[in-house]
Amino acid sequence: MNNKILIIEDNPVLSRVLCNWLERKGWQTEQTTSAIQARRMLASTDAGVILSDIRLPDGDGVEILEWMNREQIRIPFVVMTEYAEVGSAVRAMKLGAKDYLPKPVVPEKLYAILNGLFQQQPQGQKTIFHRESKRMKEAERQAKLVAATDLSVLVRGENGTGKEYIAHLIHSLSRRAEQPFVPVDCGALPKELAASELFGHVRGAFTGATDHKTGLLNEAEGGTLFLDEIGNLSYEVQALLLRVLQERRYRQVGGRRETAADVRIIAATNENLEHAIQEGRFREDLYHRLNEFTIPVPTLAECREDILPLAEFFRERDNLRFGKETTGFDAEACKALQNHHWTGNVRELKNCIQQAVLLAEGDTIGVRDLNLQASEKACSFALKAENEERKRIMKALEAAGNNKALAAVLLQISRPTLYEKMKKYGIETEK
Ligand SMILES: Nc1ncnc2c1ncn2[C@@H]1O[C@H](COP(=O)(O)OP(=O)(O)OP(=O)(O)O)[C@@H](O)[C@H]1O
Repeated sequence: MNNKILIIEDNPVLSRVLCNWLERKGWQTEQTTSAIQARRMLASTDAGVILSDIRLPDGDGVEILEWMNREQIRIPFVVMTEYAEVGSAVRAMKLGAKDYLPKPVVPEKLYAILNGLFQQQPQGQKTIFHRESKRMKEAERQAKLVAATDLSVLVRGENGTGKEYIAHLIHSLSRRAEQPFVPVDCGALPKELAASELFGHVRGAFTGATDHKTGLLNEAEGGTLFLDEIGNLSYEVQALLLRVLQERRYRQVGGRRETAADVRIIAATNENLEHAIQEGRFREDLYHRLNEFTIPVPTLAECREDILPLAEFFRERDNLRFGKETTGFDAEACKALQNHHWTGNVRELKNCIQQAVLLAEGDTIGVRDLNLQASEKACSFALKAENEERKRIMKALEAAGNNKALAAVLLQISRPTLYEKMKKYGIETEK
């Protein structure tokens, strides 16, 4: 969560004083004096807390809170009240305000409330920078629209583009926001254990199942299950998942009793699932169930205007993490950042800045600190190796007359490994 506070206060002197106090303590601030402008800002703000006056020239704080509830904007809200407005403060608390701050505002009380709120934020919630590029804003707009429904969503995009962020955004703006968001990397689930991880198992269901285990679906009850890299689930587990989507019920591995599931499913993939369907690796019926709504997430290269602001954001964050005091990037570094390919997208940029901040000796980060050539070289080595591997597989398949079992023997790899590699390189054969 961002350490920014949005102040809604029509008294410009008090507003300025609050900003000064907060900024001195390391918080960022933004401010407005009107209710209408506040709503406009709230539609896209990345503030972590709202601090609002009750009486405003064109409305009041309680109405803003009511509007936020309707729009499902869930940012902790604190009202500032005069003694005479205590009734409004009570109304605000009933509407979900986190606290109230009596006026005149005492800084210690203000800090105590804010510190408490910032500590209360769910662990693991990552600090996110609000991106301004047209393509990313469009993805966010779609996420906000679909959040109001209970449709299953398929988030598509390359590695590290921000698919999990979009999934989390949908959850946090949905009616399920107060319930768990459970992310699962399907690629990391061991094939034999995937069903039991997802659905749980009863004692004795298989060798090694010495105890009863509840699954991730149960953990996500009432909330959202985020299935990342969904294309990696086996055909059998796909069938079980389909049943959850169709019937809203499932059975634990080895169990007889059915359990009802009230869980929204959001899936993500960086592979072409249509190809996977053609190759018989992905169920078409499941695909259509998951794909009630699709959100394409753009690559970082398609959002060049986001690169420098994101880099600045990561630099400042890493300054705090590592106790460094870098002040910016020099002109050459900015140019290099903008011209780089960023095949690993936001994740690659984040890692690049992290290393640069750690390595930088001066105030400004130079092109040498960024070490982009090394990552480009690593990329081109990796690409070369992949190209060669792809060629070897094509040759083996040709020699084996497209018989995959035989091709796997020729390549001295297992059949599942061959399937995985064919998937990775988009190699198709006639069945
Ligand atoms: N707007 C943002 N602000 C700050 N960090 C971001 C932002 N978007 C993405 N990141 C960071 O970039 C990394 C990749 O993002 P994320 O995990 O959402 O991408 P992904 O597409 O789900 O990745 P993968 O394909 O590997 O599953 C994460 O560490 C995330 O915290």
